[in-house]
Amino acid sequence: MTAQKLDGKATAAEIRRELAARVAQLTATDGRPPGLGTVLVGDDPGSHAYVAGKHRDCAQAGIASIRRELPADATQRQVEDVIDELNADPACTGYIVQLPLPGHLDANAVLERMDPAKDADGLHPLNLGRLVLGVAAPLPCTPRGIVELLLRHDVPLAGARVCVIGRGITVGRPIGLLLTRRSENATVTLCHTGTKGLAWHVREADIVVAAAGSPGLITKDMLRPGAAVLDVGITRTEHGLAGDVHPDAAQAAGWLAPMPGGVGPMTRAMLLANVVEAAERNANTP
Ligand SMILES: Nc1nc2c(c(=O)[nH]1)N[C@@H](CN(C=O)c1ccc(C(=O)N[C@@H](CCC(=O)O)C(=O)O)cc1)CN2
Repeated sequence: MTAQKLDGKATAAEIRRELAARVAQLTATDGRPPGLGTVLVGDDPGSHAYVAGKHRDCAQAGIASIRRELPADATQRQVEDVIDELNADPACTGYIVQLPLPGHLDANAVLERMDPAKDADGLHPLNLGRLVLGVAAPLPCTPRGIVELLLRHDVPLAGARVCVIGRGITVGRPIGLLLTRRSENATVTLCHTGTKGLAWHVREADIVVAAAGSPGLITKDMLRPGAAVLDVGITRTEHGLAGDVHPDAAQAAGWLAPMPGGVGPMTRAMLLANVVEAAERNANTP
């Protein structure tokens, strides 16, 4: 079996085109385009690359970019001052704080200080709480991108057994909440470093979301033949980028979202979608 590709790059390009039409409409009505802000602290090369990619996407979709960068030794006060500034900036429709923040900073306090209405990442505690309650809210970008990628490729979700590996706040924890909504109706098992018998859990699954940050963790012998496999892990090694899914997994999988070119571009596209939706909400609020 050779897996069908879940092509995140092509799907994200299609979504950006759809969003660009809505941005043009908003820009005509509001007299200015929606704006995405990014807050980047420190010099992690990966974070710089992701933020640069987000602004490239904005340019393609007609969304204005607002960039704020702080040095690695920035204080909590300095970061929170930038948050206050973006909360007050009418040109900033939504913004994100690129994670992870340097270890001396309190990321939860930073996220909590954001205006939840401008939370383009869906990571503010109020918005995560709304997700738990099933109330409309901006959704975390990677989980939203994964669901969108599966739906646009007709991967069956209702009743599917999903094994998620990794319990981080950007992917592992929120994706269970999305996939178990009545509209998706999947059954989710969340595995992590403390899980006993990981291979057994993976083998049970129709869909595997690998977000552990452990290169080559998921191998073909662990998979149920025909499973959909989404590689979310990105590790920078001396030989380049490595995903969590071993290259041999394509022989057993029915669908594969590879890294690169699978979930990553969808994460970026969903960020734009969250900004456009926030701008549309604002336009409809007197
Ligand atoms: N505030 C946030 N921080 C982080 C998030 C997030 O959703 N919000 N997720 C990740 C990083 N991330 C977005 O910020 C992200 C990661 C990877 C990609 C991507 O396009 N990856 C490429 C491969 C990587 C490369 O070429 O360098 C791909 O998969 O094709 C986009 C966004 C952690 N932080």
